[in-house]
Amino acid sequence: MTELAQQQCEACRADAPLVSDEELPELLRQIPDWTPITRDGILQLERVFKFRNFKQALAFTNRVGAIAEEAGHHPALLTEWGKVTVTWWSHEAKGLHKNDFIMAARTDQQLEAE
Ligand SMILES: C[C@H](O)[C@H](O)[C@H]1CNC2=NC(N)=NC(=O)C2=N1
Repeated sequence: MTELAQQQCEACRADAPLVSDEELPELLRQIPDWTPITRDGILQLERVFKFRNFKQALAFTNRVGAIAEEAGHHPALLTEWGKVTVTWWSHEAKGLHKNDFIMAARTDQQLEAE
C-alpha cells in the first residue's frame, strides 16, 4: 500500500488549492503509471488499464466507482473490451488537487484486488 492511498480525501470545493508546479514532480513520482494531460485547458491524470475481456474491465470499473463514491470524488471512466481508461481531476477546482493523486494511488490498488 502506498503512502498516498492511506491519506484522506478532502471535499471538492471550487477554492480547493491546486497542486503547484513545485509539488507536481514529487506527486507524479509516487504514481509512475499515470500520465498528466491537459484537456480543455484543465490538467488531468490518466491511465489505461488492460484486461483479458470486457467482464474484467467492467468489474474493475465498478471497483473504481465504489472507491469514488466512498471518497465523494469521481473520475471519468471509459470501459471498453479489455480496457478501462481512468481520468482524475478536480472538476470544481478545474485542475489537479492532491485528492486526485490519492485517488490515482487507490485506483492502482483496485488492480491488486483482481
Ligand atoms: C457535492 C459533491 O461532493 C461535488 O459535486 C463533488 C462530487 N465529485 C467530484 N469529483 C471530482 N473529481 N471533482 C469534483 O469537483 C467533485 N465534486
